[in-house]
This record gives sequence, structure tokens and C-alpha cells, in this order.
Amino acid sequence: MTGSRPATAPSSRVLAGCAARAAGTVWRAAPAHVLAYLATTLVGAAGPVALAWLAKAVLDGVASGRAGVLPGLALGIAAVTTAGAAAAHAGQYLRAEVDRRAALRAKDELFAAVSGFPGLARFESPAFLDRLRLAQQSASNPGRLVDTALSAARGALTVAGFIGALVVINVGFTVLVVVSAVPALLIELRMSRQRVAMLWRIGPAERREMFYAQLMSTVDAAKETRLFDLGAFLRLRMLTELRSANAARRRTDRREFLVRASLAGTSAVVAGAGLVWAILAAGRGQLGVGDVSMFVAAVAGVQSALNVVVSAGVMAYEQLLTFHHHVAIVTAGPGLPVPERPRSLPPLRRGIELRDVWFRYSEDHPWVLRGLDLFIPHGDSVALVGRNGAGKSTLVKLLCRFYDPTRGVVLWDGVDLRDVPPETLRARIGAVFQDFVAYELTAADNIAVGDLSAAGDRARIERAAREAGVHDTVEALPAGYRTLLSRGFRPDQEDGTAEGVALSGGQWQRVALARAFLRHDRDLMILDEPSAGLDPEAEYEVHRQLARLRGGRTSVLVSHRLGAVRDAGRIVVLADGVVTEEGTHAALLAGGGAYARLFTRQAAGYRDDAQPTGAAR
Ligand SMILES: Nc1ncnc2c1ncn2[C@@H]1O[C@H](COP(=O)(O)OP(=O)(O)OP(=O)(O)O)[C@@H](O)[C@H]1O
Repeated sequence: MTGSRPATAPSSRVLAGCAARAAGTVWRAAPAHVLAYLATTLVGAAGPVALAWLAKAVLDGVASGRAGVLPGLALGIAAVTTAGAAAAHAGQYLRAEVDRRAALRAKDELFAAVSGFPGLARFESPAFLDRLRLAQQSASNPGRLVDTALSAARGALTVAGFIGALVVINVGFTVLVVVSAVPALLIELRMSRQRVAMLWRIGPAERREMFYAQLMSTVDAAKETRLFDLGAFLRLRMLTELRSANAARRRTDRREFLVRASLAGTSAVVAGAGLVWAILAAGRGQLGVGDVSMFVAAVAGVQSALNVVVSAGVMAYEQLLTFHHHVAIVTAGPGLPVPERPRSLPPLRRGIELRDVWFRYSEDHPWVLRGLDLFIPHGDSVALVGRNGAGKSTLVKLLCRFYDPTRGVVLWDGVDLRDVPPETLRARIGAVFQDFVAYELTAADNIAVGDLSAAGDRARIERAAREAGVHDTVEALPAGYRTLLSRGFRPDQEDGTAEGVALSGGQWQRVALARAFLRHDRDLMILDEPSAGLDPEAEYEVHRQLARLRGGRTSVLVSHRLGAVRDAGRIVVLADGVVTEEGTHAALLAGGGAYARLFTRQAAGYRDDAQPTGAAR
């Protein structure tokens, strides 16, 4: 449901479900504020009608010379006007507060769902990302829906009040005014469906526009965009996307403008006809001065209140259509099959087996793994090597169950990973990923994300940092472990943290390693290029530490630096989606296969570099 394009507008049953969900969200977020807002709405709705009746009474009193009633009526007008003004201001505050509280709740619900998706596939689906953007934009919709529903109710009350007055004066005309609003409602509903469909169509262009804008405004891309002089190129691309989105919006706006102008013209004709009739009737003595005043106020009141009802209904419909994306995401389910009867995952005893594993990222993508068989014995270190794109990182992602194999199974001591809740599996795994995240958080938090139970436990964090060889670097930062590892945010004054800093690539690599060291006691440690970016001494030191801490535990190491993998208990070469060679460093060298060729080539590179120094001696 979340991964595909919505071909048609959701059915009215689905929209009713969305409305119920939005109402529930608002009610749970701010019940007292909603009730108070309801009260101010009632006062606001009753005000204009009461004023029209009071004005009629004043005019009738003046015309009939009953001056005695006038002071009471004047007081009444003053009271109604004051109450209306107070209700309007209180209503404004209450509406904003209901909006804020409901948006907070909706956002919480949305991101709880999104961060709960165990797999990665949805985040690689453009349709899902379009939907997520619209869902984020609709976080305020539940609050706004209350607002629109109340405006509709306010409008309906005003209509009812004025209709009471109009009916007394001219029944036929009353029917005409009300019936003339029906086509307007139908036309507006159709236009709002078209607007929402347009917003969905321009979603990709708007996301691309944001992407180009981000490239031009973030430090990550600043080096390349400046050196390659990409400013004008990116700006042009951004503006092209913006222009195409604008063109679609403009077409919709123009159509709506023309239709609304015609509708307004029709209303004006109806009101004008009413006015002519009232004046002629007054001339014939059929209507008094107060009646004419009431009639004019009632026609204008009914028409404008009907307008309010129609636009509120249409707005609510539009808000529901967008909020539908939110509901689709929060009710989408996990995205990876969840076991009906989940099995527990005992500590690893025998090993992890990939049995005849076939994998491709989607049906439109080529096979990455083609019937791969591999056993990772408990307590052993297995190194994965192979050319770029051979599927090493993909295999690692299957071990973490970010995806399920397209065919075949991954077994943990014989238990299919599909039968285990993903969070249970992941709690048993430690990892450094090739594309680890540089969080814009403090140094301490950046390490603690490896195991949040260590947050606040400075001794544990420091130990991990020492093991990763980054403790001295962090200590030397302006605020030590409290230093923000980003130059993108202002320091938190209250917290006393200093100006943020930027770390070097190798220093970041060590921070990522420190996260893994926090989890060194897990059953399986995955190290995907853990020493990329480290200087040779640091690399040697890190691998020594890893070997010491991991001694007797299971690990999978992915590295192109064959010097780093030679000590692994078993080296596995991947090519063409299968294991082509497997064995110890010595055995593979002796075998003279692909590994031996790669290793000899790398080693020769080092020897060639060393030659001149040796020759000079
Ligand atoms: N998320 C993805 N969606 C689609 N295809 C992907 C995705 N990730 C990787 N691939 C493709 O899968 C293949 C294997 O990629 P993978 O990252 O597993 O290779 P690797 O052996 O780790 O490469 P490297 O040594 O360059 O890191 C590549 O052809 C890549 O284009």
C-alpha cells in the first residue's frame, strides 16, 4: 500500500476512517482545548444572527416610536459585540494550541511508524518517499480538520439562524439561495480532488528541487560543487524543477479562479434579485424598514455563511486526502514479513549458514547473489573479499536482515532469520558499516549511539573511545566529550557546550569504531571496511584491539586491504554472486587463485614503493 502510486482517490470509506483517526488524534492530544474552542465557536456563530435581530428590533422601535426599548437593545448589542470579539481572540489562541498539540502527536505517530520499519526497501522506493513527504506535510491536518469542521458548524449555525429570518419574509427566495449553493459544493469538491492529484504528480519534482537546494546549501557537497563550479548547473536544475511544479500549480489556480469567479457572479445575481424584490416590496408597503434591513442582512449572511460551509467542507476533504498518506504509512505494517509465532534467538553456538541464497534488490534489478552457500562458524573470524560490486555489503545486509533473501535462507544455529523478530537479531550484532553515520551530536552521544544503554555512562564511553584510539583526540576538543561534532548548529548555551568542530575522516572512522567497541560482547561483529581512512599505524593498532576484544567470538570482516584480512580464520572470495574461493590466507596463496593474484598485486605495490629506499641504502 505504501510503496505504490495511488492510482485513484481513496474511497469515501477510507476517508471516513482517516477522519475518525484524525479526530481521535486531536481529542487525545488536547481534549480541554477542543471543548473550549467549541464553546468560542458557538458564541462566534450566534453573534451575527443575534446582532441582526437586535438591529431589526432597534429599527422597528425607532419607526414605531417605542423609545423605551432602545437602551436595553443598545446594551444587548454592546454585550453581543464584546462577547463576539472576545470569542474571536480566544478562538485564535485555542485553534493554534490545538494545531500544535495535534501536530506533535501526529508527527510522533508517523515517525514511530517510520523508524519501526525493520527493512530498508521502503526507503529505496521513490513512491514511498513521495508519500512520506506528503505525510510529513499533513502532520498539522488533524488540528486543521477540527478547525475546518468547526468553521463548517459555525457557518451552518449562522445559515440556520438567518434562514429562520428569511423564511418569514420570502420562502421561495430562501429555497433559491440555498439550492444555488449545491452546484458550488459539487464543483469545489471536484476541484479539490484535482488539486490533491496535482500535488501528488508534482511530488517528485518538488523532492528533486529540495535535493538540488540541499546540495547548494550543505557543507557536505560544498567542496565538490565549488571546485567543479556546479553552482549555475545546480541552480538551473533546481529552478527547472520549481518551474515545472509552479506550472502545474498555476494551471490549477487559474482553473479554480475562473470557476470561483463564475460562482461568485451567480451569487451576486441571486443577491441582487433579492434586493430588487425587497425594495419593490417596501415601496408597495409590504415590508417595513426593519424587514428590509433584516432581509438584506439575512441574504448576505446566508450567502457568506454558505460559502464558509462549502469552503470548509472542501478544505476538510482536501485535508483528508493528504492525511490519507499519513494513515497509509502508520497502518502499513512492518514491510518485512513478521513471524506469526516468533522464535527466540539463543546465543550463537554453532554458526550462521547462508544456504543457496539468491538476492536482488527488486524484480527490476539484476541478481547480486546467485545461489550463495557460506558457513560462518561460531568463534571464527571470516573475511569477505572480492571486487567492487561483488556483493559483500549486500551479504552483510542480509546477515542483519535489512532484506530477506529472494530465495534460500539465512540460518542462525539452524533458526531461519525470518522466524525471529528483527530487533532480537540486531541486539545480538555489533557493526561498523562502510557508510557509517556522522551524527551532528556531541562526541559522547556519537559514541553512545552504538549502545544507548551507555549514554550517560562516561566510563564506558571513554573505554570504547580509548580502544578505538580516539580518546585523546576527543579529550583535546574544546569541550571534550561534550563537544558538538558538527559546525552546522550553534552550541547549546545552557549546556555550556563549546563551538562545534569538524573531525577528519580517520577520526570519524575511529568514532564509528568506538560505537562497535561498545558492542564488542555481541554474538556477531560485522566490520565493513572498518579501517578505511586510518593511517597504517592506527590500522594495525585497531586490528590488534579488535582481535583482542573479539578473541573467540564470531566476526565478519569486509576489506579491500588484504593485509588486514590475512589473519582471519577463513577468507572467502565472492565473485559472480557465489563463493569462488575459501580457506586460510596460506592455503589460498598456495592455491594460486584469484585471492593469491589480488594479494600478490597489492603486496607488489608496497614492495615497489619500498624498493628505492632499500636501493639507496
Ligand atoms: N540499495 C541498492 N539497490 C539496488 N542495487 C544495489 C543496492 N545496493 C547495492 N546494489 C547493487 O548490488 C551490487 C553489489 O553491491 P555491494 O555494495 O554489495 O557490493 P560490494 O561488494 O560491497 O562492493 P564494494 O567493494 O564496492 O563496496 C552492485 O551492483 C550494486 O549496484
